[in-house]
Amino acid sequence: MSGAVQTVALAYCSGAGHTRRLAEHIATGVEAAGARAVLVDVTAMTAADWATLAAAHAILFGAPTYMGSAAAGFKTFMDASSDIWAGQIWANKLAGGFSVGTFPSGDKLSTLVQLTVFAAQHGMLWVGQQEIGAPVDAGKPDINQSGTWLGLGATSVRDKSLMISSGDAETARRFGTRMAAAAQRWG
Ligand SMILES: Cc1cc2nc3c(=O)[nH]c(=O)nc-3n(C[C@H](O)[C@H](O)[C@H](O)COP(=O)(O)O)c2cc1C
Repeated sequence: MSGAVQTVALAYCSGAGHTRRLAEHIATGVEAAGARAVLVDVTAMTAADWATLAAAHAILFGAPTYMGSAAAGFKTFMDASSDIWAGQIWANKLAGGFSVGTFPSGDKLSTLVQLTVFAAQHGMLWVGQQEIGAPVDAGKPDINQSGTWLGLGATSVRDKSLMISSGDAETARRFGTRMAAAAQRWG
């Protein structure tokens, strides 16, 4: 295990703010574990942002699910990363993913599969989530309500001051902590 502080980048896009809010909850969990979280809006990439991703120990990819797949802004970022793919610049970094939809399923899994394949093309090592919540674990009634393990799934709430439910927010913090711990272990 490395003693250095690990950096976990959260590369996301967000149309109405829900995915950004989810990323902020994940970042809280990352920092609670003693790692550094950096949010990168992939719809406004600068040279500094690409450098941030290249320097990160782990990258979490986040996109809202639009029409059963990652929103177009995220797909543009995916396509723009082809030079990085060619040089395998992100190879052997840890990766994970998160998505928000209006519906508890909402075909978010399709987006997470897309993000997983994207990470695989980059030679990255995927870390899923491990929370068993409702309805199996009565002690975790609001955790992992989407029943998603490939990555983090959240369901948007209409209260714009909240955007993400308290259960999904806590699931996100746990996911961030898990990713930070994995990055520290992987070194
Ligand atoms: C064009 C469009 C397509 C959408 N398609 C889906 C979908 O397939 N499944 C779903 O559950 N929600 C869908 N939604 C809802 C969004 O996923 C949801 O509002 C989410 O919170 C948006 O995240 P954002 O605020 O980060 O953009 C769609 C929204 C838009 C605008």
